[in-house]
Amino acid sequence: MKVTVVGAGAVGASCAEYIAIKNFASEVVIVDIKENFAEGKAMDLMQTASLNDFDTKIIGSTNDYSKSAGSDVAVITSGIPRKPGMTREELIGINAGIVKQVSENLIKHSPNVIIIVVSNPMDTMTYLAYKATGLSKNKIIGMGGALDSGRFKYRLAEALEAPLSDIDGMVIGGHSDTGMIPLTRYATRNSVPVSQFLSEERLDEVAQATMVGGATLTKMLGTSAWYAPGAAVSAMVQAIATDSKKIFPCSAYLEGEYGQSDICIGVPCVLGANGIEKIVDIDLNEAEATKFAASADAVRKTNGLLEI
Ligand SMILES: NC(=O)c1ccc[n+]([C@@H]2O[C@H](COP(=O)([O-])OP(=O)(O)OC[C@H]3O[C@@H](n4cnc5c(N)ncnc54)[C@H](O)[C@@H]3O)[C@@H](O)[C@H]2O)c1
Ligand SMILES: O=C(O)C[C@H](O)C(=O)O
Repeated sequence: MKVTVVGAGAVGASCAEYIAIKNFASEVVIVDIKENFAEGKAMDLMQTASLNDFDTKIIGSTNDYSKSAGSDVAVITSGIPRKPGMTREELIGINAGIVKQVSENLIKHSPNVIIIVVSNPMDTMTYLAYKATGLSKNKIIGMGGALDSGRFKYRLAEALEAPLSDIDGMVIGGHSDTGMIPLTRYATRNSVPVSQFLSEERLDEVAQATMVGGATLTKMLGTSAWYAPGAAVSAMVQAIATDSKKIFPCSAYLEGEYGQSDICIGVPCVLGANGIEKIVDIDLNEAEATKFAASADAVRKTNGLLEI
């Protein structure tokens, strides 16, 4: 399995590191536009191989996509992150041009690649990559829900004073401060609904903290987060590499599912060797369905700013 990670910044490097440490890929190519930056990150990471016990070969490239040729999976993390006080949607002006150009470069050298989009505003960038590449819809996957679900589980464990490994929960909808939908009704502690342990008010607080999880960290760090984003992407790449058929909430191109069409937005997906192997249709109650429709309206509004 050959993986290309475009963007050698905070998220790209973290993602490349986790992929290497998990040792499931033979090669990781990191591409960045900044002269020698990806080469430097690759060399630094390779010098951890004997310490962290992996055999993955990591190479860097300054904007030379021929090095990425024949990639099975590519991750797009190139673009600017938000600063405290900004929304992800405000990044569209700069990131749309970058994501379009990067997607086109990737498929020139890897026509069968599966692309995972990370750059923000992620649902809109995923839609843009889908339109720009003409790849089949199972091969364009946006990463947001896996990260948001990690944050949801962290907040649930905190509220329950329980070990994180006891918690299950999922976030669907758009990857935005107001659009994500933590599915508290489906969240469990060791298969018991969390509503048996937490009041509705406390669950609302958990959902709110989850939704602003990215903004909270951006305020603390001065730029957006990278460890959990890198871990979320690497888990998705691993599911594809190992054909695991695990369910991840991913931004997927919808054609009628969840009442939506011609949009990429977070829904539960089975990931395997073909990318998105199935969009899983779960029952939403009226309140959840209303939130999903509003979230889709907001993503569609941002998509409207694209020039495609
Ligand atoms: N979807 C998510 O859950 C999620 C999570 C975290 C970050 N993000 C997004 O990921 C993006 C990257 O975040 P970061 O913290 O790694 O930023 P960063 O600034 O640390 O890294 C971005 C890198 O992209 C490179 N780059 C810019 N234009 C390029 C081009 N045309 N080709 C190749 N490389 C190019 C830059 O040189 C830089 O090294 C941001 O848009 C951020 O909002 C999304
Ligand atoms: O919050 C951000 O801008 C980055 C990312 O989308 C995140 O959720 O960490």
